[in-house]
Amino acid sequence: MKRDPDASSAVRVRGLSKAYGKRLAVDGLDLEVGYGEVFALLGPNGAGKTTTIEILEGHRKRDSGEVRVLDADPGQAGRAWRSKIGVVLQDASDSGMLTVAETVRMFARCYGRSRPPDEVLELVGLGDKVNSKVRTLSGGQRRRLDVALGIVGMPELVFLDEPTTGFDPEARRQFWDLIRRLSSDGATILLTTHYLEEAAALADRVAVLADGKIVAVDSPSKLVQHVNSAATVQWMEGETMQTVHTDCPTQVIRQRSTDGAELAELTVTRPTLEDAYLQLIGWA
Ligand SMILES: Nc1ncnc2c1ncn2[C@@H]1O[C@H](COP(=O)(O)OP(=O)(O)OP(=O)(O)O)[C@@H](O)[C@H]1O
Repeated sequence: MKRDPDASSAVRVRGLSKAYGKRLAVDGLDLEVGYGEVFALLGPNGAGKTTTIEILEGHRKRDSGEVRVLDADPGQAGRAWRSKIGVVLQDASDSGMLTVAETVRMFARCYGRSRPPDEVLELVGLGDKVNSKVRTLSGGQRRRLDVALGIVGMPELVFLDEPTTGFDPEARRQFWDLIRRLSSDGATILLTTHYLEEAAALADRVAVLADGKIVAVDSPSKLVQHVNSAATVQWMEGETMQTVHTDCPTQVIRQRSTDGAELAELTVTRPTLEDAYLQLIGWA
């Protein structure tokens, strides 16, 4: 994949702000996404994720700040730049009368280079729907088609805004495999999601946004450690659930089970990215 050797990051944002009327949706945001990274933007409804992504895609004007995406200003970049970007919008356009294959072929023609449409449809799990009219697809299948349209141009950088909303669990796992494959092929991926386990499974780093500001950026495991690394050990004694928060769960279990007896209904749980996220946005 051809890259500007002087550009250190695929995405570089400094002091980005955007208001809608009096409402400041993005408030002095700084963000850096390295080439080849899978980066997740997390945050509650209205935090400013879509606004940020749309500015990075060149679909929305910013009020202030510096933005470089693949070493260009998205507000001014032309067709050559656009062909290196893959976009999966939250509300995709409706090409209901076309078939699935026709829709992907139509998009493929817009790019200088593209993946074979049949291959893309296999990749997103729509191999058996090529001749179906788009309007007959289920919500989750249509979302898969959105993803197909976002990646058919072999983009260097893929923006995915809530890509797996409406996916069943199996489709979500298939999508994760697809993202890993795109990533191992060298693509940079910036996604938003409300599924914390999705971010934990996929992202090299996550940024947590609240009220248009970044409250934390790190790898999922480091974010969890920063916020709370203690494990929770629970077991039943008679009718009572015993709970111990500890950094040394093995020791706790040994102490409580000196004669080697089973501790009833024993569980050891670690904080998840979701626990860390809820603390970071002040909901826990
Ligand atoms: N076109 C618009 N006109 C006016 N206000 C808008 C517009 N788009 C977004 N907003 C407001 O800007 C704020 C940020 O919205 P945005 O869609 O960027 O958040 P988000 O983090 O993507 O939310 P969600 O998780 O619900 O998709 C919200 O308060 C929203 O109401």
